[in-house]
Amino acid sequence: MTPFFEALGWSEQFLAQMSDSDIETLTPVRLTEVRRNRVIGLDAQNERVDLALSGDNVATDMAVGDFVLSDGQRLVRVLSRKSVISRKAAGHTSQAQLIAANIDTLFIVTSCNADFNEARLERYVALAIEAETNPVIVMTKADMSLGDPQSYIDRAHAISDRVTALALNSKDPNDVAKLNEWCGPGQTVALVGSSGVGKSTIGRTLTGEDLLTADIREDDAKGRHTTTARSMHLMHAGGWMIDTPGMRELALHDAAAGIATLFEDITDLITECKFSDCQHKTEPGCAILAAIDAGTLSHDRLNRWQKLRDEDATNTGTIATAKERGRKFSKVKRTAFKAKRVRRGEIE
Ligand SMILES: Nc1nc2c(ncn2[C@@H]2O[C@H](COP(=O)(O)OP(=O)(O)OP(=O)(O)O)[C@@H](O)[C@H]2O)c(=O)[nH]1
Ligand SMILES: [Zn+2]
Repeated sequence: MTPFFEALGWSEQFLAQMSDSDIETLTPVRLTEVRRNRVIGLDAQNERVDLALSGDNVATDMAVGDFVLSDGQRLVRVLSRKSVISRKAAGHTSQAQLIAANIDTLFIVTSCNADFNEARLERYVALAIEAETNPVIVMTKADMSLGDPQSYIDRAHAISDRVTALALNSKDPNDVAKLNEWCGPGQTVALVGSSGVGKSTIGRTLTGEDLLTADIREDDAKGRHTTTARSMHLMHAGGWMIDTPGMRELALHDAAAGIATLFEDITDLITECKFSDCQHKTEPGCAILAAIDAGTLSHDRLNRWQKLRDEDATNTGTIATAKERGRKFSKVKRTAFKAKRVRRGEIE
């Protein structure tokens, strides 16, 4: 494959999904846009490719960032993803909407002031873990922080030991360069966080472009000018940034496995409660209540877990079929039991 395609994120993991005959007859493409009945992407030569969707291939099953195989005219299939970020679709439909695929690092942006909120950060971290991307918490406005920026870093680290956290002034390019270690060739990143925390400022510094206004004009089939927002941007460090409208409006849903992992200590304790349907309120033999009594689990943390879990259950209820829920639940249990066995030293 070409150096361009490797910088765009192509790797052995995707190549391994191509048979010998696929390699002879099909071309891999990374999607930069998904429309109703066609998709647009870049091939290994950095050529723009426009593919029709037909048969089983429907737009709702693809996301910006997907690697797909093309026969030159049509999309043949989507290669299995290393990560995917999705959200509950608007309205009462039962479909989760795919936001972006194959993101390596999710920059969760907040600021060293009033926007800083552990509960919100936990939601994003759970979502990143569920999506199988690496969460990095970026705290902006370090230059105008109400307190010591280090205290915010400490609070962010306390959320999970899977989290990397750093503080910076997004208006200072030298400071933003601290993010380069996640932005090199082959890496794909995205920014999430509330409005006004500095996502556009960081995006502009990393890519040299105004993300939301970086539109492309083109002629549609009838010769009219149309404008569409571009959603993949090359970064100075050599990797790519995905920025779609959906990314900016991301809310938490169906993050059961992520929540379980984030609160591993709690999901672990639950397996020791005497009753399998324990509500952890007044039941005898409740491992959660015992841990609170013993001071090894804080009320605060338990409350945050309960809130996040209830919220996730409400959101998920409208999406998942009973079958999917069963699958998710067993995944959660597997995660909890695996963590336990690792701790006991039974497995690595
Ligand atoms: N002093 C200082 N100002 C900052 C910093 N980060 C962002 N700002 C300012 O905060 C304002 C909002 O920043 P944006 O980058 O537009 O925030 P955003 O997250 O993209 O907001 P949306 O576009 O609404 O999603 C701008 O005026 C920035 O100049 C920082 O680290 N320090
Ligand atoms: Zn209990």
